[in-house]
Amino acid sequence: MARDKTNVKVDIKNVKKMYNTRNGEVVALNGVDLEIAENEFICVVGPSGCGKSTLLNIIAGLQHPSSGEVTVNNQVVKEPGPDRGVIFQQYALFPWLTVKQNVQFGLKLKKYTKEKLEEEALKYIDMVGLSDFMNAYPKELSGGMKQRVAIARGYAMNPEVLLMDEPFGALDAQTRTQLQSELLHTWETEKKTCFFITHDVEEAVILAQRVVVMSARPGRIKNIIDIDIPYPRTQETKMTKRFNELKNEIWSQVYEEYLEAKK
Ligand SMILES: Nc1ncnc2c1ncn2[C@@H]1O[C@H](COP(=O)(O)OP(=O)(O)OP(=O)(O)O)[C@@H](O)[C@H]1O
Repeated sequence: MARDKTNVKVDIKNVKKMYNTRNGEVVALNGVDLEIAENEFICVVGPSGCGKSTLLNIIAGLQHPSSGEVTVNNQVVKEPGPDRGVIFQQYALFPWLTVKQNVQFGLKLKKYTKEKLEEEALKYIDMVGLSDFMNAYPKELSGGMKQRVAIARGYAMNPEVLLMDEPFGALDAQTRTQLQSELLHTWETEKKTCFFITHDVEEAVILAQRVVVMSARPGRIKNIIDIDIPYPRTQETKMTKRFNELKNEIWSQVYEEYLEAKK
């Protein structure tokens, strides 16, 4: 599909990544090209070890490509920055801070007034339905609630790009479904450029505008599938014919790569 070059937010250009290990060189990414438009929701699927996290870490500036480059707003990524927020599978909350303090933590860099700091934190805590738990500590929360705090913190920092590495991977199926709906609703009401890694094809199809299927290691992009299902999407969307066609198509492509990875 021809894409409008003027609104490219993240441009991944021929990115290769090699790791030197005790057992020799591992080629994790072998030439990845991808343009992500402003406010686009991209999901990435592919067999274990195909380089999904490596790619996310390179966009985040946590790792450097061996060759090629990533630009965000036409600036080459060299290190982490406030324009990119990362949400990992493990919640990464500060255990000694309350929900509100955790959400406010990143905001402190923004030099807001005390009132604005309070207002922004409350807005995003409310968005994820945790207003009643504002003063609770992480140990008092369930896994789903902790991940909601991480999402609230990610959104509150208002990065231009939200990078999510299997954020719902550690949650039970019901909580996972609930958080998918919440994230969908959040993105539908307050758009952001999202790069979301998942093992769950159904999750990819319900969330994304485009799903990137990666090939078995050394990781390359095998295919990019447009998800031509209009928003707003709900859990009922999963019952539709088109949803299931897309899910099956993507699943069979991922399965092909899974078999390849097993060889
Ligand atoms: N720091 C590292 N040092 C050496 N090899 C690494 C390192 N990080 C990743 N790798 C290797 O690079 C390849 C890609 O890893 P990566 O974690 O990016 O894959 P992934 O697709 O995210 O996997 P999963 O779905 O299992 O999380 C794997 O073979 C992995 O063993």
